[in-house]
Amino acid sequence: MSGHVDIPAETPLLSASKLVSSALSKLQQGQSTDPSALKQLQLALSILTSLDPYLDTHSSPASPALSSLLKATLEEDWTARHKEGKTTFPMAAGWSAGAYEGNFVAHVARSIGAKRVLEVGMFTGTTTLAVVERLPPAKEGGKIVALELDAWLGDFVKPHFERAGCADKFELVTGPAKQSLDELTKRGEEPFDLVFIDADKTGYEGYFKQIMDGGLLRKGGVFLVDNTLYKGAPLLSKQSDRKDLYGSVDGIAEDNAEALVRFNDIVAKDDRCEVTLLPVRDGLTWINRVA
Ligand SMILES: C[S@@+](CC[C@H](N)C(=O)[O-])C[C@H]1O[C@@H](n2cnc3c(N)ncnc32)[C@H](O)[C@@H]1O
Repeated sequence: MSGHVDIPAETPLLSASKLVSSALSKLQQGQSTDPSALKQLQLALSILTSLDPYLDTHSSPASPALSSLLKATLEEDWTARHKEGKTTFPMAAGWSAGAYEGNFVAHVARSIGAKRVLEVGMFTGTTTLAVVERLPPAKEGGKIVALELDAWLGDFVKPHFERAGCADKFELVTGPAKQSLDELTKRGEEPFDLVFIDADKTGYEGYFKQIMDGGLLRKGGVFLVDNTLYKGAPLLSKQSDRKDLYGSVDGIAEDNAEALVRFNDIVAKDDRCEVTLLPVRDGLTWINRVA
């Protein structure tokens, strides 16, 4: 028997939602002065806001090289770089997946014994560095290829990879990822063991198809795809509710959100894949290519 069997998950988010739901029903019954409702909402808020910092502090810390790259990412003047034309988009340090997720992708790479990794959308290379530090030496086949639109980001990351002693395991291919993936296929690049997709969200569907059809991920290999719970939008099944979300929370791009709603539906139904959507940060989908 196959399909989805829902076993209720006991998670921090479930606790928070129970608290909010109980408090809300009291408030809706006109008991707005009930102090327990306020306390429940405060507890819910604490749980919701503590989750990500707690995950960070109870997971392995970043290596010295990764800490220094994260610091440089945080301290960079992204507004100035965009004005100078060095970056296509107005970027921010928050575009980095950060130490926790970078380390998670690296754990996966190590656990599956990956030697060859492809990253689509590098930014300041924090995940790239976390992964490359754990790959086998270049002479044993360890290699990460990162695709990135902006060549300037290559200059930004280079000294960090050199200092970490990993420059020989790293190749950057600049330009639009669609073209770069075509180039990799044309030059007969050996299939990768792990592919991390984290570039423009409206491109995900195309990148997934190109990688699968172009044979860039080996059979048995793993995709990790970032932002698949994009700010919570895919959790709202009605488009009218999602529109309310876009209107009420800053920083949610409707085209990105809708692209991820579609992407999640497509991969969940792809019978060449085994798919687990993990609530890691903004959602991380783990896809095993089985055919
Ligand atoms: C969210 S950031 C990547 C973060 C990075 N993977 C990490 O783990 O920290 C997305 C990156 O994708 C790049 N990007 C956007 N559109 C792209 C495209 N069409 N082709 C290649 N890269 C693109 C952006 O320039 C940006 O650096």
